[in-house]
Amino acid sequence: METLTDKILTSTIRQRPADSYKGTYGRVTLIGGNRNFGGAILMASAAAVYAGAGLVTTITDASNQGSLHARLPEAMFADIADVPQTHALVQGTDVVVIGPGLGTDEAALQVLTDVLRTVTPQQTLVIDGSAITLVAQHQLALPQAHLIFTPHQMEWQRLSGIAIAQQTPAANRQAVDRLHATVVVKSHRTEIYTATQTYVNPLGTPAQATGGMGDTLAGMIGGFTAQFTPLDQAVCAAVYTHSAIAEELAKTQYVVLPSQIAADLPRFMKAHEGAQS
Ligand SMILES: NC(=O)C1=CN([C@@H]2O[C@H](COP(=O)(O)OP(=O)(O)OC[C@H]3O[C@@H](n4cnc5c(N)ncnc54)[C@H](OP(=O)(O)O)[C@@H]3O)[C@@H](O)[C@H]2O)[C@@H](O)CC1
Ligand SMILES: Nc1ncnc2c1ncn2[C@@H]1O[C@H](COP(=O)(O)OP(=O)(O)O)[C@@H](O)[C@H]1O
Ligand SMILES: [Mg+2]
Repeated sequence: METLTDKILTSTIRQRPADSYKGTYGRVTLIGGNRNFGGAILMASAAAVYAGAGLVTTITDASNQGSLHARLPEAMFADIADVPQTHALVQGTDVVVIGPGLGTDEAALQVLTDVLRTVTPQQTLVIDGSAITLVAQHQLALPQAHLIFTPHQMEWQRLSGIAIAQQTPAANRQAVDRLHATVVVKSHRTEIYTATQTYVNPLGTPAQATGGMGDTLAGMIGGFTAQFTPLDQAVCAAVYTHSAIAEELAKTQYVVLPSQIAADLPRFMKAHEGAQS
């Protein structure tokens, strides 16, 4: 198991070339936020925007449109009930993040099933929160795509069948190999399982133990993978950045709010950018 260090930042976050435009930095489409969990997809979307994704679209329950635009005018809105529109948006994006606040009802299952059928091998699909629970509950077939799961320990138990107390690196590795995906197993010391390597994030603070913290990480992973390569390095850099910002804020704060991490991303990323690739 390799412990991540500051090096992951400068080797991943690159100075932006002058000759670039929003298309250079990727399209991210986020899907989630039912009537009760609108905040989750809002936090994920803000994290993708503040991490620097070029174009962000949020597909969510229509009741969340006003709050989305009030908090995050940079994001475009689409109604999750409009199935053909969702299908077209997913086809036209680089990265899909699905699950924050999606819920696990029949409508959520239909949206997820359609997304799993639509994504192509060139696209990146980040599967978080309710979408992980749905994949596990319904044993959904997974597509050929760059798949990234971001479970907390209970979601990982549901997906892998490994009880939380038995989630050792060796047991996790066997389950990851069966999934053919990169898996971020979140805990107070998050582990990242790629096809070839296992990493541990040495950073993180109990000040992060608050609802929405994982939703924010999912959006950051969307933003980082839209911009930076190789893919697994982008995932590791997002996980490390999320905790590094939290640790900085926790020096003077008892609790760190997820939206504060998103707001600090542009400053933090500038302070840790490497030379142009
Ligand atoms: N503002 C919003 O809109 C927010 C919306 N959200 C959205 O809600 C949806 C449901 O997600 P969820 O994570 O809240 O619920 P679920 O999947 O049932 O897991 C909880 C169960 O697992 C257990 N558990 C054991 N170990 C654990 C661990 N390490 N970390 C966490 N849990 C652990 C835990 O045990 P307990 O605490 O009861 O002992 C409990 O039994 C999802 O779409 C998410 O995006 C949230 O992000 C919040 C803010
Ligand atoms: N004690 C802790 N130390 C470090 N990180 C933590 C701690 N508690 C929670 N986190 C981090 O907060 C996030 C929680 O994710 P998750 O449970 O999916 O939150 P939510 O679904 O509410 O957004 C993960 O990234 C996890 O690593
Ligand atoms: Mg979560």
